[in-house]
Amino acid sequence: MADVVLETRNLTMRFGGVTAVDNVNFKLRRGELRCLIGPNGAGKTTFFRCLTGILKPTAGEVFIDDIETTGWDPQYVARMGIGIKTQVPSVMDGLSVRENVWLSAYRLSGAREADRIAAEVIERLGLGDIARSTVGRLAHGERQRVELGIVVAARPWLVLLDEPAAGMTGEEVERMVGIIHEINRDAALIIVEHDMQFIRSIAAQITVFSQGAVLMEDTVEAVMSDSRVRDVYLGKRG
Ligand SMILES: Nc1ncnc2c1ncn2[C@@H]1O[C@H](COP(=O)(O)OP(=O)(O)OP(=O)(O)O)[C@@H](O)[C@H]1O
Repeated sequence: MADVVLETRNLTMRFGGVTAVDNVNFKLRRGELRCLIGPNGAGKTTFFRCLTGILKPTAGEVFIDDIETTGWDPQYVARMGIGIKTQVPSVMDGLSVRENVWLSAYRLSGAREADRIAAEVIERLGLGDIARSTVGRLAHGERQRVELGIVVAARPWLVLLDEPAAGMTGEEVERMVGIIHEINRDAALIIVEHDMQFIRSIAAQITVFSQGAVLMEDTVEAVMSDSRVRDVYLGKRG
């Protein structure tokens, strides 16, 4: 596998007169954990959607593991071994937590392996207490954890998450941080996130978006103390 596992070259996405993503050159290395942050409308979700194939970029290219995937449908991107969690729930509410995780493992690995993988994922992600619960009856934070269980059960080497901590309580966010680090043992991650408590706790490398472009890339400490970043969040730019 290549050292750079995901790259964009001059990636651009326009909606009519709005340039949501503006000529972005981005690289993610093997095993990396990267958060994408930026104020509302900075282009994070549009960028994420171009990576996953949900949107076809207006210009530029996406490479995953050195293969050009620009414009591929999301199911073909996923089949490269990429776990994708969007803001749209993908859980089946009428099934139990275990059944949801099992089905994800089954699709890729077959029935015999699915039992073992589901048990392992439930253990790793701390879902044991709720394994038999019907997903539709769970609290929001628990459902988010189940969504990650579904992603992990497909054994991805690269995971793309759009706002995994959205709407969570402080305790749920802390739990999610542990899960992210657990996933990062086997996979590189890109996480679009707003929650600063979550971002600080993860202590990942950060890419800051502003007006569709990359404003800076650095550690969480450097980003949080940078005056340009403070300015875009306070609306002086971006
Ligand atoms: N489908 C669309 N059609 C038209 N304009 C869009 C569409 N999606 C996004 N935009 C515009 O593109 C720009 C970037 O939006 P985007 O949602 O990517 O930003 P964001 O950084 O993810 O913001 P937020 O943090 O609020 O989710 C905004 O001006 C937005 O209005």
